[in-house]
Amino acid sequence: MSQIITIELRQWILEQAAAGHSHDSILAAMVSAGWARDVASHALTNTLPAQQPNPPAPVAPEAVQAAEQGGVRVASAVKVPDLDLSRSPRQVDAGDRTIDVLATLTQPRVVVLGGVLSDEECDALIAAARPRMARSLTVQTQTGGEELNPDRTSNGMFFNRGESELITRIEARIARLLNWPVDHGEGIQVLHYHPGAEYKPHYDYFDPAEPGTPTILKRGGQRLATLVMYLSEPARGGGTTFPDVGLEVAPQRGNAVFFSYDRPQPTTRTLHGGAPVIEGEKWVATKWLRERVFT
Ligand SMILES: O=C(O)CCC(=O)C(=O)O
Ligand SMILES: [Fe+2]
Repeated sequence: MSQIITIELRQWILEQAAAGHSHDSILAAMVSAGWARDVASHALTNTLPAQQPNPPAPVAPEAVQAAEQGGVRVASAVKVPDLDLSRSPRQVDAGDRTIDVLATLTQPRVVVLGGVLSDEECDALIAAARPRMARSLTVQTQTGGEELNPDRTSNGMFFNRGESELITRIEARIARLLNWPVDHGEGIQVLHYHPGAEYKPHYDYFDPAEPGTPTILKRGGQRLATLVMYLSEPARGGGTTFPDVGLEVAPQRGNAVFFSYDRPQPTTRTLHGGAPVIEGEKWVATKWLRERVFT
């Protein structure tokens, strides 16, 4: 890999520091991502002001500004998948289907959508997923592999992109709806929650400070947005919660919640979870959109 200290690298370092990560943990993440220790150390000391000894202090906004004035220009936010809601439409055209805009929030960017999938499509997705369900794995951020996660007690599976006519049709619809190419998306994931099952609040982006993240990012870059589509309706519980803004989206069959995050940071306020199902069964299909072509 190139060992040149780019503006992008400096920006990444500033973001890590602003998120409260210590010099040592940023250095460790860079070294495990393949940076020579002396180059990484040089990049850190040239980008960040000297760190206070314990406890590691997050970098103050003035420090970030000082670093910017020192020649590091922080690039503007990246382009993310989004719906075109500039003229406040009640409905949006997703090619083969017209989808209702039910609610929008700007910070974080959240859009609740109605009629993304027909009842027949919901049933067909569940029927195709059911025989392939296994206890959900979460990407293991230490190594880039996968592991059982006690925070996630649902069962799940992934479809391959374009693996059937149904999947191809839904993926094309999502691409049109969110203005994001099909090949920049992961395969659709299906999750099944029994009563008592939940998915504790989490972020969908990959934490840049975790040592396994550079490996994960080689396959398509960061996640930038999520579309959670509800395939069934539990009678009680099972909403999608956004604790930072006190929002809960009801899991209504055929509807979906979309949210995006232009940087892999908690400041996006995209912390979210699947609340415990109290009565009935919850099935969802999740589509994650990536920065680049996902292979
Ligand atoms: O089940 C839900 O409501 C949320 C699912 C989710 O957060 C995910 O699949 O990443
Ligand atoms: Fe999630």
